[in-house]
Amino acid sequence: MNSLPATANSNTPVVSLEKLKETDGSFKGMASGLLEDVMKGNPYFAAGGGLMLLGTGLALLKSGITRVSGLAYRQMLVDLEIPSKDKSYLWFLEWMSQYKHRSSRHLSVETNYTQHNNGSISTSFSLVPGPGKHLIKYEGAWMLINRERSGKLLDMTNGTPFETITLTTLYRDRNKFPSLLEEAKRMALKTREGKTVIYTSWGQEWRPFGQPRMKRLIDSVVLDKGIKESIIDDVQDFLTSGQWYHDRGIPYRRGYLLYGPPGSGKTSFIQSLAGYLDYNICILNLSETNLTDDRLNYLMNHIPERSILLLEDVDAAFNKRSQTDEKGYSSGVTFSGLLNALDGVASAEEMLTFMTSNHPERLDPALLRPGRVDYKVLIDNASIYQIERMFLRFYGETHRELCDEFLEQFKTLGLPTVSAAQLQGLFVYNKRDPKKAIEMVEVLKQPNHVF
Ligand SMILES: Nc1ncnc2c1ncn2[C@@H]1O[C@H](COP(=O)(O)OP(=O)(O)OP(=O)(O)O)[C@@H](O)[C@H]1O
Repeated sequence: MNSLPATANSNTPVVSLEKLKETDGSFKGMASGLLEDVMKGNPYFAAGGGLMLLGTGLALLKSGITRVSGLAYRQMLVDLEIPSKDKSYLWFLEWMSQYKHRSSRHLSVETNYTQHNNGSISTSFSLVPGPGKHLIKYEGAWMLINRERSGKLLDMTNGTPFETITLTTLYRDRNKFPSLLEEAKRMALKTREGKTVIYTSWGQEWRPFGQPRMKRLIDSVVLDKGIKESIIDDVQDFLTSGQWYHDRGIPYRRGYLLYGPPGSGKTSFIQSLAGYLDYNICILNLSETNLTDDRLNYLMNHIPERSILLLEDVDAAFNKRSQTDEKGYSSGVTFSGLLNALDGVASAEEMLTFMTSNHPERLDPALLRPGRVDYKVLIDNASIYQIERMFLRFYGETHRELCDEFLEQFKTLGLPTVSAAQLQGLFVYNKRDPKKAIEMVEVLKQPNHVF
């Protein structure tokens, strides 16, 4: 009997030539003959072959399970992705932090300052779901929440990592998603009810600056006779004339310029007007170093709904520029960039822009043309009418006699004009003692007096 070379060791399967000859000569025949021989003739090889078959079987089973579970996942489960750029993202996190039926092992803290109705501020900590997986039961449906942070991808506009929240639930419960998002939105808006949200630009988007603030009462700002009323009338007329603008093809926007000395109440009035109209305020600082024309244009075209755009000290942003022109100025917005942004707002909604300035004479006439500034008004130092109204607001209508005395003193001292902010300083310092305020009236001679 021929045997294979002796190089084969005891573990090497030995196959007889006779066996090979018995086959039909084809490769398939030879291979099956070989296999038969191996299985019968060599116990080690037989065991190895068995394991190999078992491994292959298991691998097939595993891929089968993966495919079936993938199919089942697609058929039975449904995902909802909320990217961090979407408005619902913060609403959802806020909602989750309050939601009781949840199981979270990864939490992140969010510290908030809340202003109460009496004006006091308290700190509260919300434990929002951190990155990772969380399980909740919402209206009888189980949902897996996965908050993922992309370690590598950064949102270039604000330097924060991109995040997504994925909600997974059974296909049959998919209709729970809209009601959950609606609930989250309602909850977020409720915390803002009766408050004014101040938005500032954050990269390329608007973000609430701190917690919503208590509305400033319109009566708390005392302007000269009739000024407040005429601005309010104009704004209200504008807000109810959408169709009129639309029919005539005129962009539905209106620009206001409040100018005058510092501390006369320009910003305070705009804040109180926002509260009165139940609007929010978007403050844009044109001197901000990394604000470019493109970003300005984008921001102005993406103002949150029901918001007033406030551009403060418009003269300062561009005057600084001409002084340092050759050396390169710090702000990235050009004057023509501002004009283009003001003209180019293509919002279907109304656009209310308020600008303030201490030096209107420095403003380029191009900015003041109708369409950019439609309503200009001087908010000056306090008139006698304002001094009287402020005194009575601070000390009450019952102190009319003391009010007359205060005005008398003010006139006989030949005081220069004073800002409402200075008057407020004097009255706050003597908040419970109007007589003391009369005694101290002389301090108003010094505009920068520190109480
Ligand atoms: N007309 C006013 N009525 C009531 N309070 C006022 C008035 N003007 C100023 N104040 C008070 O003075 C402070 C400063 O006012 P505000 O910032 O509104 O002035 P401003 O005209 O915008 O000043 P600036 O031009 O320097 O920005 C606020 O605390 C505000 O309450």
